[in-house]
Parts: sequence; C-alpha cells; structure tokens
Amino acid sequence: MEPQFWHDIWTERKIGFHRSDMHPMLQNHWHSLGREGLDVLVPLSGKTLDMRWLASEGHQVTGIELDQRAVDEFFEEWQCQPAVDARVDGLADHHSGNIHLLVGDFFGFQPEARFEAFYDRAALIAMPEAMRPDYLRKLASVVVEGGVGMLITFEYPDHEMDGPPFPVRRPELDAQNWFRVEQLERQEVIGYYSHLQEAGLTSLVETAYRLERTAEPA
Ligand SMILES: C[S@@+](CC[C@H](N)C(=O)[O-])C[C@H]1O[C@@H](n2cnc3c(N)ncnc32)[C@H](O)[C@@H]1O
Repeated sequence: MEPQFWHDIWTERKIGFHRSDMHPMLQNHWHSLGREGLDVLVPLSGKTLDMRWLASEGHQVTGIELDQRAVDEFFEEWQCQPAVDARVDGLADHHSGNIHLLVGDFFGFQPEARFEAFYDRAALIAMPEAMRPDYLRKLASVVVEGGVGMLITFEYPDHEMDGPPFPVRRPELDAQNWFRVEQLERQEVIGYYSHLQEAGLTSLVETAYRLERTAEPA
C-alpha cells in the first residue's frame, strides 16, 4: 500500500484495527518467548496499547509508524509529552520513558543495533501478498539471528473482503526462509471485530505464532 493510503486511513479515522484493550494473545504468550528485559521492535505500530503493556513489563520499546497523528495520539492518550530527536535514517524519534516511536517508513529504518525481540500485530497482514516478502526480508535484516518475536495473523474467506487486513496462512509463512514458525494459539474471533463483520466477513481466525530468526537475509 502507498503511504498516502495509510495517511488517509488516519485522517478519515478508519482505524477499526486499533484495539481499546491489550491484545490477549500478547499477554497469554509473550513471557513464554523468554525475551525478558530485551528491547522490542514493533513495526507498523499504529498507536497500539500493546506497546504500553510491553513497556510496563520492563522492555524498551521501539515502534515504527508512518503517520504522525498516530504517534501524537499515542502520547496524548498516555498523557506524556515526548521529546523529539532527528535520526540519521531520517525517521523522527518521539520518546518518553522506555518507549520510542519513530515516525517514518519502516523500509527506511536503520537501527543502531539489531533487535532480539519483536512484536508484529497487524503489520504483516497490512501488506498485500506481493509486498510481504519485502516486509519479512526487512524485518529479518533488523533482527539478530536467534531473535524471537510474536506474529499475529488473520485468516478469512478470500472472496468475502478485499484487504487490508489481508489473510495470511501457514503455508505462506512456512515458505519463507528467514524465520522458524511455531503456532502458539488459534481462535475464531469474528465476534470481536464488528467492523470486519460489517464489511462482510462470516469467519475470522486469529493466530499467534512464535517466530525465530534463522537464516541471514538474502
Ligand atoms: C493495520 S495498522 C496496525 C497498527 C498496530 N500494529 C495495531 O495493532 O494497532 C498498520 C499501521 O502501519 C502503518 N504503516 C503502514 N505502512 C507503513 C510503513 N511502511 N512504515 C511504517 N508504518 C507503516 C499505518 O499507518 C498503520 O498505522
């Protein structure tokens, strides 16, 4: 998707993906990943409250988000005034406490050090199929070998809706070479996502996976 697509989503407040609670699958499984105390990367972060939860669990959190409004709203809702620093990769670092939200394009992100932990909820599935290998290659390039993260996906009948969110199924995940994939939890959740039900979905399966970075990115 072009950046303007996402800026329009935020301008027009079509942010049904934003949850007003912490994601239950994150809370159910994060500690089983064994990433205590490590810095966590949250690509395509929006203003998710999950970053506050991760920070409250003792992590330094780095979110990357294209849209300035999302980042401003995150700090307003957290009732924090962030400091803002320019970075050499051109992203703008908004930070308060142990949360850094970088405004800019994830594909242009050049971290000072690779991450040992990451959390992808509604990032991979925000990309059409043709973009997903590029996204996974970029993610792999900023995660150390052996780095571990959580991925949360949706699956639904293809004919019922045009994404985003796009359905991502296990065979696609198994076909890539950068991450070892292990399922953590799988639930039918259409009852929770009323905006997707209204968009025509009769079924929505949400799955949490553990991803472990294996091979070097190509
Ligand atoms: C579907 S939303 C998910 C947000 C968040 N992960 C959540 O769970 O609420 C995808 C977000 O990624 C942002 N985004 C899309 N493309 C991006 C890119 N290339 N770099 C950084 N952010 C991007 C959008 O502005 C949007 O806020």
